[in-house]
Amino acid sequence: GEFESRSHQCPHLPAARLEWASHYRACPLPGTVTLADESSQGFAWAFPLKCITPAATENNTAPRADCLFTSTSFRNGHGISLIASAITTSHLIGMGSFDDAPLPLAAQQRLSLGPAYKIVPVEGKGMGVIAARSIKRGEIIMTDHPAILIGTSFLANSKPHHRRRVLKQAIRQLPEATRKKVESLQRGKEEYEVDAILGPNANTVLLGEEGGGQVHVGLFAETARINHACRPNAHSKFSERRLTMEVMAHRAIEAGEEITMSYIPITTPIEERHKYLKEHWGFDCTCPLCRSSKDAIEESESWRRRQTSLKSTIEDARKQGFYEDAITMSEEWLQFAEWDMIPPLAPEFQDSLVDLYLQNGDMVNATRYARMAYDGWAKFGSVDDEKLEDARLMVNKIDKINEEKRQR
Ligand SMILES: C[S@@+](CC[C@H](N)C(=O)[O-])C[C@H]1O[C@@H](n2cnc3c(N)ncnc32)[C@H](O)[C@@H]1O
Repeated sequence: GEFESRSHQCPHLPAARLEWASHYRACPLPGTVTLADESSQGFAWAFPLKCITPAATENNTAPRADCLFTSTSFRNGHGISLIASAITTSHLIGMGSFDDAPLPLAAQQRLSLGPAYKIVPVEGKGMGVIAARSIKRGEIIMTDHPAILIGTSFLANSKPHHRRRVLKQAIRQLPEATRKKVESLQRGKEEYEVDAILGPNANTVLLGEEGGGQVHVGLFAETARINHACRPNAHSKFSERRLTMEVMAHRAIEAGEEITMSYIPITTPIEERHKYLKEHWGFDCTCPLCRSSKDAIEESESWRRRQTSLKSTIEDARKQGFYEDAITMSEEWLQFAEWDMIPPLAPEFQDSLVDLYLQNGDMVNATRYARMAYDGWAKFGSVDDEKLEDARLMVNKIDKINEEKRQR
């Protein structure tokens, strides 16, 4: 149809360990810019580049060199070590990912309120993050930047001793404050220091090249202090454009409350959650939900099951052109909005409802949901504003259609 289907929007990826990287589809990222490799030479790196060319193998006939790029001035002296191909790196430079844009006004106002969180010991979980003051729903609690970003091709193709040597150097080249933060992170049981640091603390993020993102492992030293909960009060969003991880409250949080995120997609059933947390993270979950009553657990599980099945039936109905059915079910999905895990997910569904109503020629509801989606993105989509911009364009488009109708 005239309007591009929104049903394949990329989901937000919660913090995930490296093992899961292959489970995530690569999502095309907006604003892809391709530049010649030479552009990476125009950027002032703090150390001579160290490049590793993997040996050619059967399924790797045209090996690409991965290099270690360190900038010590990145984000006002936070610094970053990037282990990636020259193509990815020039892509990031071309997109302006390393540029320091002034803080948006809202962020400046937030800063004047004082720090929203503190990192403190939390019973049974090592360190954790607690609210230093009351936090509003939709507020950005934490803004963090990667200390290290590593392409998975480097992790897959380099020999273990090479890999460790380069990773060690990546840490060593960071500015002192950031390096100390990285070195003081909770250690996993891995034999070698770098592996033990990355193990329980790394996240996967997508960094785009033309045609889609590539999974990279990111170490965000502040975000890595946030513990997991099965019913979290916050979620993280990563911006490739700004190389920024933001943690946002999806409900109001009181001073002293622990700030938590889900390490697993929120609809994963409890047995799978526990198995995954145990096998891949090595802990038994002690989050409030897991310690609450059987009834409370069952209630949240039935919600998750319903979510999962609704989502796939909506998708089926849409594919087969049963827009009315897809609409009914999407409306039903939105009834979950009362549940406190939903607000950040709602705008995606509202976008999809706009599309469905348009397909069905129902302008009244298309208009209603387009406005809701815009408000939702304004509130919950703050790292990259493409979604907000798309929603704004959609509202304009719909207003125009409505205007034309009136004139006819
Ligand atoms: C990303 S780190 C979080 C910060 C960590 N607690 C620290 O001291 O730096 C992940 C580790 O925190 C602990 N952890 C996180 N969530 C937990 C939970 N719900 N129950 C028990 N331990 C948890 C586990 O040891 C896990 O490997």
